Amino acid sequence: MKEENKRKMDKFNKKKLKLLSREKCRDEETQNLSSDYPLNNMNHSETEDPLNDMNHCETEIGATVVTKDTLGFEAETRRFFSSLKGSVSENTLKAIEDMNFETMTEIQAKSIPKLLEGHELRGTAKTGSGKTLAFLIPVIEMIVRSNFKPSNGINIIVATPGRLLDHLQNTKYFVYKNVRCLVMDEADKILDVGFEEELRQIIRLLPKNRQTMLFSATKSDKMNEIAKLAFRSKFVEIDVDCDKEQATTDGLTQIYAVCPMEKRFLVLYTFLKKNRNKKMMVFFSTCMAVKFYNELFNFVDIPVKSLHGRQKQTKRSTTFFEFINAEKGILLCTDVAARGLDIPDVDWIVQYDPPDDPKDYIHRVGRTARAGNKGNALLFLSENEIGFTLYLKKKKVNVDPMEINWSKVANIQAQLEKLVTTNPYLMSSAKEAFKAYVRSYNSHSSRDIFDISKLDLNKVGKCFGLPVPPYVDLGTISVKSRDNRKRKSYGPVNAKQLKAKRFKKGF
Ligand SMILES: Nc1ncnc2c1ncn2[C@@H]1O[C@H](COP(=O)(O)OP(=O)(O)OP(=O)(O)O)[C@@H](O)[C@H]1O
Repeated sequence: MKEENKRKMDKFNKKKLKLLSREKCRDEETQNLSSDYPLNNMNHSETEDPLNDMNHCETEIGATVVTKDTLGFEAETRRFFSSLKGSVSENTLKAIEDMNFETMTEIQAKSIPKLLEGHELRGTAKTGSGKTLAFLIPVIEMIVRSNFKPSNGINIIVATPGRLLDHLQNTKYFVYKNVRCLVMDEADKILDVGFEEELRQIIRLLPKNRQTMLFSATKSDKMNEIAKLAFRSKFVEIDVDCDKEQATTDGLTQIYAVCPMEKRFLVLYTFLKKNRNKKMMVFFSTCMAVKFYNELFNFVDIPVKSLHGRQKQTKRSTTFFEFINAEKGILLCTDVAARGLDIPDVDWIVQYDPPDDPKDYIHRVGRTARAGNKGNALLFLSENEIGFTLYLKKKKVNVDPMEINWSKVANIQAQLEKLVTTNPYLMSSAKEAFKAYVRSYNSHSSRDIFDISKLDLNKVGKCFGLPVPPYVDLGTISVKSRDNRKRKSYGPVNAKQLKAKRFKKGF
């Protein structure tokens, strides 16, 4: 047991050292992929030390801009948690010490002192940069300072906007007149998925003399509106990444592979087989695809786990904690796992289905290379979809092309089709997954790139082992899905025009 603890501690200290020195070298293994690897020619780029620059960007909405001077301390001297001595309780410092954290990350160093002083604050920092502690330490301190006792009732509530509003409006004895602090984490996502009205009502209902904190890794325009509503007249704006060249973390190596639609599964199969000793997350666009590929891979003896929104919460939690504790393994998932999950030591993020937009891409790849560690991300694109890399570039995400070594790709299409067509259970699952994929494609945000009229359904069917793809009625479904999801149009064709066009075409 002692040995195990020592090993864990050594591993942790090594990580911490990396975090402190921000070493820039890339993992040899990922740079020089072995010759029998199905993907090769990986490039990488170096970026500057994110901790050197203590200046901040101009804010668009009248916030106080924090600079090195207004923070009132030198970066190097105030970055140690021990510098919080006197302003946070001994117990909190002890808990931080117990976690073996010595140095604050940049967002922590810039946010915690301001929040402890009672300022309202909007903080933006990359995925895995320690935003949780940036707001949690001040929140805990607020509770400590108010001499809160367990007998006083509940002190922290973690909730989605819908559930919180429901309680605020309908739950008897849900006393909220003493609420002192409102934290909105993943604020942009809350707005993206259509919780704007709920958020407005929550903000209106809660006492005005509260402290508000808004945190996220990516921003959206709507956040400015919510900020105006949520904050008192002045708030502190901290955006530690606004002047960085890359929106993703330094330790991340990102590649994309252009792959014909009908060959995507074969490449994925080969990739997972070669990397079965790594810890990987593979993202799909639909729950049904995760379900099908989970059944398929486990059937062909490539053990995988699955996580998606149609599972019961208990199943999701069990899988999540199993994957957290695993040293290696493959997790197939939807975007339910794209944000906020802190899973240690993930080596690869594979995006088999491209994300809905660059922001989702950033959050997905943010599940690796966290807290100063390194990681890799692979994005699958078909030839029609290469334009997505330009959208990524616009959002400061640079992905390098990767050539597929076709001689290494397992040619198992015939076996796949035989397996699916002779197994009724897999067949039914494949059909559902196929239909869900096509519907999801039809409702993609970046529809000028992910254009369903260019999708060859026979080729899509191949990825699901279906020699003959089933019929998919997109007419009514596309309307429904458009109502349910936020739609954006990046290109020259706007959503309304496209909708009209699709209806004429009978989709
Ligand atoms: N000061 C620190 N030193 C070392 N590790 C830290 C420090 N602060 C946080 N961490 C660790 O870094 C990891 C990422 O932190 P956290 O989950 O808060 O990131 P985040 O910015 O909220 O990411 P995301 O935007 O993806 O949700 C966690 O494992 C956390 O324990």
